[in-house]
Amino acid sequence: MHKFRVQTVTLTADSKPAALLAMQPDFVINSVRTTQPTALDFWETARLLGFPSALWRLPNHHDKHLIVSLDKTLPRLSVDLEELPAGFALSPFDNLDTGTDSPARTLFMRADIHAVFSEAGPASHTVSPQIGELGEAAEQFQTLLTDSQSRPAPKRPIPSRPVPLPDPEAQDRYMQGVAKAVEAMQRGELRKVVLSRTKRVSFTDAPNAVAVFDQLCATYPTAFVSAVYLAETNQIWISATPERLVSNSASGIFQTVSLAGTQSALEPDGTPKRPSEAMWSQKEIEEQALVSRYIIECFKRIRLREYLEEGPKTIIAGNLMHLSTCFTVDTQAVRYPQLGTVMLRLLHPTSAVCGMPRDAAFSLIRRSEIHNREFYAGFLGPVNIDSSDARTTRYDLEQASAATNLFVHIRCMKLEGNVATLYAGAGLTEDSVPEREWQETEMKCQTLLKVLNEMP
Ligand SMILES: C=C(O[C@H]1C=CC=C(C(=O)O)[C@@H]1O)C(=O)O
Repeated sequence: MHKFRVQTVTLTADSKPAALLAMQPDFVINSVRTTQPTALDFWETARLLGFPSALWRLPNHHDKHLIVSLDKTLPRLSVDLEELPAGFALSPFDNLDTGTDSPARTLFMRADIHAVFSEAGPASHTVSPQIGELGEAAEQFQTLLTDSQSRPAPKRPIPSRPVPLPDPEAQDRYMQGVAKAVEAMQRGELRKVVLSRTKRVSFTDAPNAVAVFDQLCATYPTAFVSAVYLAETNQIWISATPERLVSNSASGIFQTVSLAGTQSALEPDGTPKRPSEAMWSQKEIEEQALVSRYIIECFKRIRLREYLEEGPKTIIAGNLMHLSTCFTVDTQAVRYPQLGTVMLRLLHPTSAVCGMPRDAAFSLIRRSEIHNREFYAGFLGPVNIDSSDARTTRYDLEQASAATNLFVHIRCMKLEGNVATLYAGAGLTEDSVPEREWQETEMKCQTLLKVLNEMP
């Protein structure tokens, strides 16, 4: 049996983050329970009751976090990291949030219930005494969760392998869109645009989202892996993204990353390549430099000069390699505590998912893509949640106690019943070759498809 820590705390809507982060469990039971609730128990209980929930694992971490909101309808708001309580944010791509007169579009899931699943440390279960204060909904949840532990595990049919739903025109359609975008760039209308496409697959039965999440965690230890259940639309969004958008550590360290340029991380015979062996073309170097330039322009707009720029270097993201540059700011040293909130509004959507200039790219995407991106190429992640992890690597010590960790929502899929829609885009410049860009989106779809195909 796995030993794991399950920590359940309840939060009230009007509590302030600092107070919440300091909140200590009131009692700890250090005895091993034979029927510890699992992440699946929490997840299924939330789904049965129609409560939105989010399950995630940070890059290079081991702990898995799950929160449940007892609000069935999630509020849409403009992210203000200084004001929000602990929770999970999920933004659509179409969210040019200026924090003033633009409509608030980011869904916010308050962490009414928060469980941490860890394979390290003693088995323990902590419950805040305020669980009763959230009223009937919390009690209902507790009762059903307790019941689920005494019931035998539900017998689920083994889901089939994903079968692609035919879309014979998909490749031509995508390549024509790329060719038109290249013409627009050659005419000087814009410098870069990211065009995306979808790929739909079906299963004989709806896959178990928690099992897929676990498998993604095991396969991609350096990715941010998540599964989000949206009760209102009955959608589950699952992703394993390599791209950090904004992180704000408890000690005031801000980080963002520019990511672009793609090539396979595997040799044709399937053996892994070493990052030092990666050869990047002029087109890819320029494509990634444009994302870095976009970030630097955001810093310039707020007259921030004291940032550390590291890169570009080659990073491995599952089956792929990218070029990555990391930007770090000590917000205490520059006396800019609200930098995370300000930069989030300036950065999204970055030119890793939209293009340059941003507005021209945004409108080309609108005209060219036939699907709605919804939450693909938006951002998501925990807000004001302590994610310390007993087995965090030294490299990640800075992020270990990070309070907010938002990622660009790529390498993702939307699950509706037994159909999954995968999303993938490719950054185009005037040197793009349509066939190659199509192949790149195919490789990006493989990040999730490979795992779905190999589910035990
Ligand atoms: C837009 C996606 O990836 C972005 C991130 C890294 C590399 C990219 C590229 O090489 O085009 C994209 O900008 C996606 O995976 O859907």
